[in-house]
Amino acid sequence: MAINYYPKCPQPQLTYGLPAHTDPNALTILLPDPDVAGLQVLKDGRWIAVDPLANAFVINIGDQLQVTTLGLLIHALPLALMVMLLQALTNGKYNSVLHRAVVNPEKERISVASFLCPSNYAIISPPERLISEGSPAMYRSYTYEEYYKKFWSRNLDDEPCLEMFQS
Ligand SMILES: O=C(O)CCC(=O)C(=O)O
Ligand SMILES: [Fe+2]
Repeated sequence: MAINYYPKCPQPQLTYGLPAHTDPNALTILLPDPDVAGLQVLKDGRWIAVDPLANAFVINIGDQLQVTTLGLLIHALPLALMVMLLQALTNGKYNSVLHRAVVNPEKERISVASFLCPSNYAIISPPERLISEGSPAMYRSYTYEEYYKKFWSRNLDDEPCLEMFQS
């Protein structure tokens, strides 16, 4: 879990609270600040503001769901959520979302992010059922530990880390 605190910034055009990135984990459950907007997602080449909605979470697909199924992920998930997502075979069919946080000249902002992660030793690979001649595996197999180390060995806004795991 991360608690993100973004102080107010007199010149918000000069910086980001968090630069553009995808989350390295499987799924992120984000509790946005109810009073101050700041999250933006990239859609069709344009940054779109995600305005906070009262009593609502924002759910982000992370890099691991772009590759595989949650069936391979060991961490405890509520059963209903797990069953729902077991069907989310992906091999690139779902994309992890590129997002960033901007700062505000008048108001500070807080967000709380819960990261659902595979265990370090979980082997992540595209599900065989989705691999065929016409649809080859887009990613090689790796452990989450390998991925996570690689992710944090680079700058957050470098090219997507998943590109380094393409097969
Ligand atoms: O503060 C936000 O809205 C985004 C936080 C975020 O992207 C993260 O913690 O990975
Ligand atoms: Fe994020």
